[in-house]
Amino acid sequence: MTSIDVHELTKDYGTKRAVDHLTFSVRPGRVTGFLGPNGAGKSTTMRLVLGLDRATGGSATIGGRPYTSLGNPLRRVGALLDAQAAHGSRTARNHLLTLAASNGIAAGRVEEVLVEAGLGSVGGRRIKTFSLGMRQRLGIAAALIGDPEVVMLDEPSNGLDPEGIIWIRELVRKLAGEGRTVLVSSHLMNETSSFADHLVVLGKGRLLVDMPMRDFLESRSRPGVRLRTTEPTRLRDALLRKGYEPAQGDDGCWAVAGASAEEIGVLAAIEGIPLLELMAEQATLEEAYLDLTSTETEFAATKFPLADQEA
Ligand SMILES: Nc1ncnc2c1ncn2[C@@H]1O[C@H](COP(=O)(O)OP(=O)(O)OP(=O)(O)O)[C@@H](O)[C@H]1O
Repeated sequence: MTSIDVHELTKDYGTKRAVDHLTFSVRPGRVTGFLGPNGAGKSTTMRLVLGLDRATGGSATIGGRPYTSLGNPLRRVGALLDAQAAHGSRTARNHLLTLAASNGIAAGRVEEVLVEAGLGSVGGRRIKTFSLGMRQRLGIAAALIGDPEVVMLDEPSNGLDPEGIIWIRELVRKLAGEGRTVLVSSHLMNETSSFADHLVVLGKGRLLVDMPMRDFLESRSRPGVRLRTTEPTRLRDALLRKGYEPAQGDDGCWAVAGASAEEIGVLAAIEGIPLLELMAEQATLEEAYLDLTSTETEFAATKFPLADQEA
């Protein structure tokens, strides 16, 4: 199957280095989430992979070959980069028919992808009448028209309603399940954690993370558990005797830092204390990501001093 391979990829815009000696691979059969703060270089990397921009150094290949040397590229690689790019005075159907005709794709495929993208009933409407979310769906239909092995989507959830966001999640999971190579950039952490198996994270053009999602979350989580019990006083005393420092939250749950669920479960059983809930704490993708990128953000809001501190 087909991988995307980026090797020592570098791109300068004048004196600005947008992508800096980047090396990673996107493998088939899984969804790779592509994350990074604004300006980190995600879109530039995708453009370089698609041959839309010339690299200053290094290489980007698809199945071992540069995109520009692929025959029938739309049948190999489907990409959504800028959903606004479609011509507004065309109908959605005509837009897709033109793409199909110029890439040797059967016209019948147009209706299939219109339906798959949820645009079956609006194929005859002009694109300029489409909402942002409908344009996103059309961009995704265009990406899928050639039934490609490799799918690259830049911020596909942009402008989509909750139903559309669920659709994207199920779509990218399905594409990966079929063995395709799927790279999806997003700023929505909950979203990314719901569909990505693997993460590539950039900061200021450099590679920060290239690892399975689960490993990334574990590497950024501090061990601890949350629990509820019918006998908080007895459990608290038992935990204090073992050297833990349980803390009660507003919701009636107790947090025990530094403990595993196994340790606390066994301790409660030995003491004969009923547990109503026991959960290992794990960082969310958002927490883990913000922790990682706190020093890698080019554009962050500065905190203004409070009025009384200024005086
Ligand atoms: N055509 C261009 N000319 C000059 N600078 C550019 C150009 N395209 C991108 N850049 C710069 O390169 C850097 C990387 O931009 P890029 O759009 O790839 O980041 P990104 O990670 O996709 O950001 P975002 O999440 O905001 O979309 C930024 O500093 C950007 O200003």
